[in-house]
Amino acid sequence: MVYISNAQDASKLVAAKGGGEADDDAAAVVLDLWQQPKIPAPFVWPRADVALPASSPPTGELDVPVVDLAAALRDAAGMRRAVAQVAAACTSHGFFQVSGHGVPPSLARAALDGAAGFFRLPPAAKQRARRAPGTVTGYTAAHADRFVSNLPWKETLSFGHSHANAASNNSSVADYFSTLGDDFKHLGEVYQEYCEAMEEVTKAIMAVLGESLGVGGGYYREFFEDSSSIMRCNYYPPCPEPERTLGTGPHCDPSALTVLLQDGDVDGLQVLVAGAWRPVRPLPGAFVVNIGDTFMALTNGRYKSCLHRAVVHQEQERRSLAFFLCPREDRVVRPPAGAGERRLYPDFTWADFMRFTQRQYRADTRTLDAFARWLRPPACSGAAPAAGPPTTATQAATV
Ligand SMILES: C=C1C[C@]23C[C@@]1(O)CC[C@H]2[C@]1(C)CCC[C@@](C)(C(=O)O)[C@H]1[C@@H]3C(=O)O
Ligand SMILES: O=C(O)CCC(=O)C(=O)O
Ligand SMILES: [Fe+2]
Repeated sequence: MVYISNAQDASKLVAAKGGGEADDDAAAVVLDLWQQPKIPAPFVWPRADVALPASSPPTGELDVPVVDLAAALRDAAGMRRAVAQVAAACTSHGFFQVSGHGVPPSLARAALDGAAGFFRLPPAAKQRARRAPGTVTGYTAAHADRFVSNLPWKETLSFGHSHANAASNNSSVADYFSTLGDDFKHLGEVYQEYCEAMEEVTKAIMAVLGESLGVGGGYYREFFEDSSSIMRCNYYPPCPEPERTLGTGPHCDPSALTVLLQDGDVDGLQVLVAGAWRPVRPLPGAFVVNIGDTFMALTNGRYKSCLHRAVVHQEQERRSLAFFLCPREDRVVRPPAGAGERRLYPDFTWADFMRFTQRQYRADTRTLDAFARWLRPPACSGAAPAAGPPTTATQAATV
């Protein structure tokens, strides 16, 4: 099991740079290392991860269905078509695109431009948003504060979005950015509005998924109420040797559902289907959606959370915005009765799964299985779920 050992500091990256100011923080070291003509060793990924698409067919772009959410919510015929599309996609590679989502193009553009502006800031300004250890919130460069090898060729900015509820007018995103200083206030307003729009898009998608699974359009609405989803801005700089590294390594998303906005026509997202890495080309104005591990567990494996990655380019920079829908932290992730007698995964809470990915295990190609083993083997006879995860000396300290 891959544990994240703590105190992953800049010293090892400074060594890769061949010396330098020992007190450089990891992000500043990374941004400096990225100026070199050849990529430093910590960024070189195993050949198996960066291998080009398999030579055998089928290769080429993955043909994912485009689901018209407006039509699905408007009439029975639209819902029937959407249900058929998502059922076919989610029982195979887990990816589809959505149109008719109601997100104004100007808002999507503002969110992408906001990310471009943030990542162009000088390192010291970005460091004001530095990730808090053991959490997903904040800015990182190549996750160099967490890992020392297989570093992704990207900078990220992540923050939580508390879903709206009648009790309070939540402004968690705007509040986060206001803690960074007045010059981030406008960015906070853009992302507050963008995350609220994403929340509405996920409600529409969950209504279609609920119908397609035969539990009804409202079944998942309560499950995702009062939750705190995760918004992540990805920036992938041009790379001198793109074939030796990755912007985001092969993984399945641990969360429930991902709504991804890619900037322009710079491709990068690839899905592993039948042994080949298949590019997903974004339809202008559409969002790419994929099932995550938590929703795969909620359906007892019926809908698939599939491996994907992001490649980088020699000349082009790329940005993407990923909205990760998460259940309320204390909700028990358990499939409905009748979702199959043999449980594939134990009961768990998103709080435990999230902590696992942030403090114990680097999310990769086997995260959910590793988490299930960490918790306990699946309860076989419907017995009460096992006690909490073991706390042993081998578990790394939090990062
Ligand atoms: C729960 C999460 C962990 C990661 C962000 C996310 O909200 C959903 C995707 C996960 C991730 C992108 C999967 C690949 C590895 C990772 C370390 C990354 O490259 O960023 C993952 C994220 C993380 O910060 O742990
Ligand atoms: O940037 C992309 O296209 C994919 C990023 C991704 O898969 C993620 O952040 O989980
Ligand atoms: Fe992902």
